[in-house]
Amino acid sequence: MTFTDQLWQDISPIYESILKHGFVGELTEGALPTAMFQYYIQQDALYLADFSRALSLLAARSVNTDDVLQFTQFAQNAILVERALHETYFALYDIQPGTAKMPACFAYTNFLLATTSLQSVAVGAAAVLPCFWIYREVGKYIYQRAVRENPYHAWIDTYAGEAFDESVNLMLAITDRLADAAGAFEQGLMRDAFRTSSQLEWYFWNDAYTQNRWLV
Ligand SMILES: Cc1ncc(CO)c(N)n1
Ligand SMILES: Cc1ncsc1CCO
Repeated sequence: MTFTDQLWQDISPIYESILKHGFVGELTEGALPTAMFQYYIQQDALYLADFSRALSLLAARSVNTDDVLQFTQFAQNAILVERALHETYFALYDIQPGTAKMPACFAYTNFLLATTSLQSVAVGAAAVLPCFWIYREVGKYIYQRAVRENPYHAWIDTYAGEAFDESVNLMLAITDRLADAAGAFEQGLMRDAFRTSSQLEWYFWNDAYTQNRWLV
């Protein structure tokens, strides 16, 4: 069993909760209320900007120049995906720029930036891995079940597509290589970081579904 197989096994209950979440189910059916997708895509624009910064931090801190190149490319892709997807939906749903981060987005982006700044590159890589891997699995899950004429097909196609699949495979290979070079203690930190980001993925969808706002 590879290290990343172990990571996935660790988060199996979290992943099942994500698949069962109303946001994912209604997105699949094309029945997700516009306001929920609007909230999601607006927060996701803020998320992807910081996610890209987290990947750039990993690039800057990597010893291996192949990894510098790869993290730089991921960082660039995150912005390009954000622009492509969000321009479509921003126009369609009249989304306003300049919105504040809501709790899950705030928690997730701060966790990613703190971890990629202050922990080892291996632990930082484990923290960003769920963003790749969970989205690929959820994307494929939705794609297989999605209704035709789904208003969210551009989103679904991005994450269920071949280009994204290839990025995820590259990120998995980097993570396994970094884990092989890490000791038991650092591997434990990698597992914790992977689990925390996976939990935050659930919260990110849940915030959109409940239209969560700061209470004070
Ligand atoms: C919250 C979140 N996680 C992961 C991805 C995949 O890039 C995304 N767009 N948004
Ligand atoms: C993980 C991820 N999400 C959107 S772009 C990106 C990097 C893929 O190259």
